[in-house]
Amino acid sequence: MRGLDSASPSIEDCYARCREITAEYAKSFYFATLFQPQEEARAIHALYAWCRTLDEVVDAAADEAPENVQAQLQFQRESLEAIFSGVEIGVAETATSCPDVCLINRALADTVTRIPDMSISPFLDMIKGMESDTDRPVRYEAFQGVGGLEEYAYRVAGTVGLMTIPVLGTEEGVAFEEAAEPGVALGIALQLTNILRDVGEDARRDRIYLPAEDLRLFGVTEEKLKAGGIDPAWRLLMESEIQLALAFYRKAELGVGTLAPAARLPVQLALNLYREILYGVRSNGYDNYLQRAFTSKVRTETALPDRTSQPAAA
Ligand SMILES: CC(C)=CCC/C(C)=C/CC/C(C)=C/CC/C(C)=C/COP(=O)(O)OP(=O)(O)O
Repeated sequence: MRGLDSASPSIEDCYARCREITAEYAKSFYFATLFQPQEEARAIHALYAWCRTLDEVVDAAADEAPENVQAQLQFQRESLEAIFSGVEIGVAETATSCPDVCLINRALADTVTRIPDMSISPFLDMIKGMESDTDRPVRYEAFQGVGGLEEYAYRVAGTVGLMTIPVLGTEEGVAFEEAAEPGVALGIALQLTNILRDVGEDARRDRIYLPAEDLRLFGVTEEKLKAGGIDPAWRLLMESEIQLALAFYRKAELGVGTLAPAARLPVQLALNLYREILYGVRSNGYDNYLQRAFTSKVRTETALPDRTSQPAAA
C-alpha cells in the first residue's frame, strides 16, 4: 500500500483483525465462513467487523455524552464517503497502534474495490438505524411507514442483506436487484425474530420495539409488557407478530434461488435456524420472558438444553 512503512499493518493484518472479531463475537457465523473461498470469507469478516463497530458505539451510548456518540457516527459516515469514492484511507492513522476502527475501515475499503455491486446506501442506512437506537425511550407507533418498525428493521438488518448479496453472488443471469428484495426480507425476518426473542429483556431496558398500535389492538399495556404477564391477550399479540415475521421468512425463502448455488445452503440453514426460534416461542406457550435462554441458546447455539440455567417454571 502506498505511503505505508514496514511497521504499518498490512492489508492482511487488517483482514486478520476482522476475522478475529468475527470469530470472537459471531461463532456460528464465523464457522460458516470457513467453507467459503478466501476472498469471500475475508469480505464477510470485514462487513461483520464494520457492523460490529457500529453496534459497539450504540451499546456504549448509554454511558456516553450524546455528542460523543454523534461524533463517532459522523466519523463513520465520513469514512464511508472516502471508502466509496476510492480515497485511500487510514494512511495517516496507520501506525502500529492503529485502532480497530482504522483496520476495519481499510479492510472494508479493500473489499469495496474488489467486489462489484457494493453500494454505499445500505451502510449509510445502517448508521441511521443505529442512531435511532440511541434515542430514549425506544418506541414505534406502527410497523409500516416512515419512522415505523419495518423501516428500523430494514436499516439495522435488511441492509446486511444488501451488503452481503454482492459478496455471495447471484445465480447466472440474475441481477443484484432481483436478489435484493428477498435479501432485505431475510434481514427483516431475523431482526423481528430477535425482537420477539428478547422482548422481556428489552422492555426492562425501556426499549419497546413492538408497535404501540399492535399493543393497543390486543389490549396489552406497556406496564403489562414490562411486568411480563403471559395471558391470552399477550399470546394473541405474539402469534400475530410471529405471523408477520413468518411472512418475511416466506418472501426470503422464495428468493434463495436467486443466489449463487454455493450460497444457497448456508443462507437456507440460517433462515431455518432463526425461524425455529419463532416456533420455539410458540411451543413455550408464548412465554418469551422467562424462556429466552431456551429459545436462543438451545436452538441456535448449543442444541443442548442447559438445564442448570432454566427457570423453575420451565
Ligand atoms: C435470501 C437472499 C436472496 C439473500 C440473503 C441475504 C442475507 C445473507 C440476509 C441476512 C442478513 C443478516 C445476516 C442480517 C442480520 C440480522 C440479525 C438480526 C442478526 C442477529 O444479530 P445479533 O443481534 O448479533 O444476533 P444474536 O443476538 O442472535 O447473536
